[in-house]
Amino acid sequence: MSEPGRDPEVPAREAVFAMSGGRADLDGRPVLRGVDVTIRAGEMVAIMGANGSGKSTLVRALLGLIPLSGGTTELYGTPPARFRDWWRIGYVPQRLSVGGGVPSTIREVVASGRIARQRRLRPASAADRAAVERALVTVGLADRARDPVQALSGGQQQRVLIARALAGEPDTYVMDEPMAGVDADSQRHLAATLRELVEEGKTIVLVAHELGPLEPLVSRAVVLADGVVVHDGPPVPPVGEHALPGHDHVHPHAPAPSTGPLVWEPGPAPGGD
Ligand SMILES: Nc1ncnc2c1ncn2[C@@H]1O[C@H](COP(=O)(O)OP(=O)(O)OP(=O)(O)O)[C@@H](O)[C@H]1O
Repeated sequence: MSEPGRDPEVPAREAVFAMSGGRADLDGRPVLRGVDVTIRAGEMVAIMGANGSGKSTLVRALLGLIPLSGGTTELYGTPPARFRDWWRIGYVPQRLSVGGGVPSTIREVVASGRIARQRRLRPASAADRAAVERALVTVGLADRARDPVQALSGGQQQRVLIARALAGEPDTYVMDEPMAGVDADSQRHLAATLRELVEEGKTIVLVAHELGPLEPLVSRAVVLADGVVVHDGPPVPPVGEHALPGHDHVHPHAPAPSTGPLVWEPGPAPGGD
């Protein structure tokens, strides 16, 4: 299978995700149809497309969270059902599901990102605690670590989910709309964080409607329409409503700073987003 944009002269890096002929049905309706996607170590790939085009379904299928009804998919060369190295993957879902009334603090949710790395029944090590602390600082929530997550705004909860993934120090990040509901400042900080991860050689797959401050980082976009890959290559310029004058969205085309610590500046007021 040829891979768009890949120089055949350069030895291929390890495939993190490899889906071939992927088909997924939800409620008896085909949502992914014949999807071929290979994502290699060190790539930063945006999964794009209109609402309902199948982006979330694709990343969930790549992670084995949704079974395929046709085709195959592998994670680091292994079918999801047999994959064991879950610490290598950090997944940031679209929203935090805080189940049934049990309050969790921000630190507890972030610390849960270490579970796949911890040996069973061992207390958290100094390395675990340090990774959790670093992740909290990175997303600017260190001073609120004891607060219940239920009390946070949607954008702040998104940052907790990002911190949970960072705490696991995975090789690959899969982020489903990490910018959704996140204010412009925090978006820029997230872009700086992702830039550092890319420079460290991490693999990043992210679902996005528009790239915003991530634009300079993304060299490959896989675009879905109605469950089919309609583009796989450099991001295409915005078309349609997005490109119209007066289209109202945050799109500061300035590249994020390439240096500096992975620190999310504290917001102006506690409780603000
Ligand atoms: N659990 C489900 N059961 C039945 N249909 C579903 C389910 N989840 C998603 N779908 C349908 O599958 C299609 C693709 O959904 P998906 O969430 O993957 O799209 P998306 O591109 O991520 O959309 P959005 O941009 O709105 O997040 C949609 O038509 C949706 O209605």
